[in-house]
Amino acid sequence: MSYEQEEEDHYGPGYEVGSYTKDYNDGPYDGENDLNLNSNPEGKPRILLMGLRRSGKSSIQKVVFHKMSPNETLFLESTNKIVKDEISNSSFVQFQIWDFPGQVDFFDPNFDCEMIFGGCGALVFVIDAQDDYIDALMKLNLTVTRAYKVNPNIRFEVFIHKVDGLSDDHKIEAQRDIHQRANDELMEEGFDSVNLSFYLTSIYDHSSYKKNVLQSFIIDSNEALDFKLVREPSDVDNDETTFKPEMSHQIFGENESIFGYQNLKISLYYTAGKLNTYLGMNYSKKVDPKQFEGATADDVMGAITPKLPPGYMTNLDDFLVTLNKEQSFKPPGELLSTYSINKGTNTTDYKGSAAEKNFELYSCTIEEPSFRSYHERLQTFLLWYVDAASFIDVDDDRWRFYLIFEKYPCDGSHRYALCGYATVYLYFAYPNKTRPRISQFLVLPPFQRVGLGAELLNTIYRSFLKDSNILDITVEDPSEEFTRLRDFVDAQNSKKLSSYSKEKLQQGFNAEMVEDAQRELKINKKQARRVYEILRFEATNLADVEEYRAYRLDVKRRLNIPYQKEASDYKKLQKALNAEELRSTLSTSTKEQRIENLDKQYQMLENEYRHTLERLAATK
Ligand SMILES: Nc1nc2c(ncn2[C@@H]2O[C@H](COP(=O)(O)OP(=O)(O)OP(=O)(O)O)[C@@H](O)[C@H]2O)c(=O)[nH]1
Repeated sequence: MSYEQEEEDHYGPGYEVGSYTKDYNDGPYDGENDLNLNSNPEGKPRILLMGLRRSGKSSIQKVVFHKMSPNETLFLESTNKIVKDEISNSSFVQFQIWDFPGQVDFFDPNFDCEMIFGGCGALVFVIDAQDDYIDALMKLNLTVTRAYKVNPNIRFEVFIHKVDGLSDDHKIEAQRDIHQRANDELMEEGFDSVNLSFYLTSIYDHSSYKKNVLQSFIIDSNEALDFKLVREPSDVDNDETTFKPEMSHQIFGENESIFGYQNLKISLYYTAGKLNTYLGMNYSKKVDPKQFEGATADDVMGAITPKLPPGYMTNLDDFLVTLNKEQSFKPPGELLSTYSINKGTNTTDYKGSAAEKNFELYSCTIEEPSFRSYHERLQTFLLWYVDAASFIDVDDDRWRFYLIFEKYPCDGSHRYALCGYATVYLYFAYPNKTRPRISQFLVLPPFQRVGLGAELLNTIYRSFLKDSNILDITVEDPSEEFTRLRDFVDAQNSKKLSSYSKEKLQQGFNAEMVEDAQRELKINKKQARRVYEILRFEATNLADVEEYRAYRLDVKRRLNIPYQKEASDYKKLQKALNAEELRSTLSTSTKEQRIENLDKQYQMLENEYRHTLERLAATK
């Protein structure tokens, strides 16, 4: 903490520029003299803290007398009534501080000037030096005028506060200016003998202040964002309907942080069915470039709006009006399947973990009337939930879209709320077949963990099963989460195939499995092998040392294939290069390293398989 001070009075007669040391207790209010001189006959000496809102009154008091760290004052609430604080550091130093709310009104009949100024020793008036201080000076003038009339003995101390953010030149200028103007105005009022003492003060020392305050303006962008799928106006004020993004680096950069605001909230709301969109933001404080060498706050709206299709709203009332159109919303395309949870239970709580919920799964192409613009709104979710997501070229007619909606009761009828969606691209498979590839797959957070992902994937599968033109189904860059889901669904389905019976699994992976999985379930060869490993693990008696070892070897043999390739490449290179060239071309691993790596890979896989089998067991 530092109190900066001016040593001399260069600002004309009648004013004393007091010195003010770091330790408040050595300052003007300490020492018997002051206390005796200003003592209040009704009790302890009283010091009043006055000034405009947010000038720093409570912070000064908390830091000086209550050991609050300066950074914590950033979160002080505005004072809205007089707060009286008893200070008793020793039997000598005892007084009261009355912290006044910034908006105190002397003309309010409840403001008892006689009582307040009457028994008061000193009045500290705080002026925020980083602010435009015209209003503060007017208030100072009014305060001094009122107080002096009641109590001509009162001492007036003016704290030109928050000087940490000012350059040295700026500080001197502020002090001179405030001094001069306060003097002139009081002279005009006819007060020529009031002594005002001026101090340059701050609760921060300059360098740590800057660092800490800059820090306080950096916000986690995932935390700042609030999503909602709004069904009714009350959802806006209901925290339970809020969900968060999983990532925001595609909008706010690798660090997923936003600079320049305190208590920033970004609201990205969609109506639950039609996905009409609202974008809003609010914050308690924005960084002032004058204080931070020109550093400006990030342009939050400018980062998000280019990603939103035209038509989004920035006025919440306008957005809520569009809820009226939700009743006419019908999901696009063809209804492929329905799905229910908690059937027969009729509790109706919002989150409704116990309530019956009904879902419908649809499929369509971009030709579906009005789906093009719907998809533009829909795909904005990808930015926050799918890594490296890119918006697709919907003009390519080989895209298929799958959507899940909750069909929920409303006003005696029902409405639809979006829960998730997937896109699938119909690739060619040589010579004349089609190989659909699942590209984007998303179940929104409020609808996760109720089986909708598995339902969506199964619906996609079923939509292709009967088509003999479809070779098998692949997945583009599957995330870990999607891999888990796919393993579960594929293993669950493959269990029903005779080629995956327990006996056959124990005999090893074979062509029949590949053919069956492809023909019956459109599972491709690589995935068929993975499913085999999962199901064989389930069928393996882990207590039987030999059986377990045979399983591990079988998996490790597959894992070793790339190493074998490396070894044969090495042999070829050995023939073509001399020893030196060979060393600089290849860093072949030793046998021990290879075994260690294989073991690690195996352990990771086994863990994944265990998770899949746990889920399978739980859904039996
Ligand atoms: N830069 C800077 N900021 C400060 C300093 N002292 C206080 N502040 C900040 O100023 C803001 C307002 O502080 P408060 O102490 O709540 O102000 P107040 O005058 O009590 O405000 P009201 O209760 O509304 O009358 C807070 O965010 C503080 O962190 C300072 O010396 N330097």
